[in-house]
Amino acid sequence: MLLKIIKPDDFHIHLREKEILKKILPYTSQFFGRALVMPNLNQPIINSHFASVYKKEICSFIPKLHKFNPLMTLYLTENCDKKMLVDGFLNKIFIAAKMYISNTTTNSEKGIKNFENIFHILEIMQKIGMILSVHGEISDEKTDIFDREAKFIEKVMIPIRKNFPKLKIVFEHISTKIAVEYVISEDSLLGATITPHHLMFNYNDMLSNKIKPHLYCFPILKKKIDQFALHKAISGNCNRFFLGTDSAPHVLKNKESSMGFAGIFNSPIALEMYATVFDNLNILNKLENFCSINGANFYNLPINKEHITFFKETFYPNKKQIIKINKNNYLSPIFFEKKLNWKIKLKEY
Ligand SMILES: NC(=O)N[C@@H](CC(=O)O)C(=O)O
Ligand SMILES: [Zn+2]
Ligand SMILES: [Zn+2]
Repeated sequence: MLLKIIKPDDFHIHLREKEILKKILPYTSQFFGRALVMPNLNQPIINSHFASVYKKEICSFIPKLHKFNPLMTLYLTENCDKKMLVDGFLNKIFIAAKMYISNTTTNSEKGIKNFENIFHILEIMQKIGMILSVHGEISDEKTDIFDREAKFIEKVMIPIRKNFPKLKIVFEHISTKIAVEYVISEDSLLGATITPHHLMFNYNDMLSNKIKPHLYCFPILKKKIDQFALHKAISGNCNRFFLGTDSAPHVLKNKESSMGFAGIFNSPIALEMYATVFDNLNILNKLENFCSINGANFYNLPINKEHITFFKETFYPNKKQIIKINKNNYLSPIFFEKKLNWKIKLKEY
């Protein structure tokens, strides 16, 4: 049995840089037409110069036969220069700006401390139609890790939407029932990405039996009831939910450590995970919209012309693969005991 869909886009990915970028990029560029590249490098992409240099670096590593277009984002800081932002957007160097509240996730230290300090930036983004993408969590001492997303909605999202009702926002990697319900209740200017791992797992998968560092990410995996709410989101009629893998590799010595880093490297099997979840929910007819149409429409981009094909085959991605980066560093894509039902038919060159 075959399943053919329009070539998907990944609207949330961490491609990293240098040797890691070179190694992991083909896993994305062979399956996806475009990807929205997150700007949280060790030296974040805080201006258009950094964004063009980074884009060039990415493009230099795209395998010749892959037709792939990286879409860049700008990392918002409280010192962001308005003219640079407008020029960079109008010259299509980046298509969105990413807001991290400081100290919420990997390389967010240089993010926003007080979002009211960037109201003048949000004002201009609203005016020029530039999308704001947000890591939707606040992490403060009083807030439980499971409530970071809800706290963000209350303390940041609602005030921003109230002050800038015409600003288009993407609520990235939503993980809770509260966020699903919030997005559905809002208007056409609020979209959200959903990762394959938040659809497939909950915190029991990460914590019960043996601890699984490869399932550790931000936002942290939540309860079953939150996972089911995400299933409801992709099963329903709201066309503002779309694909964002949040594939975020960390080298093994940082991942499998007494102080392990958050981030799941899922791009080698992300589409197969999504297809399996949609199949298990009996909603394969909605897979193409989620993977290839809703996001492009939200970002006002043309729909990809090419297609990809899946074939029905059961497999268990339970073997840990080791990808060598250099003599001291290795990466492993996500692996687990659950079965996947669909495999991608790779193009033969
Ligand atoms: N998702 C993660 O757990 N980590 C991401 C950052 C992010 O998307 O928050 C990373 O860059 O490592
Ligand atoms: Zn994030
Ligand atoms: Zn991310």
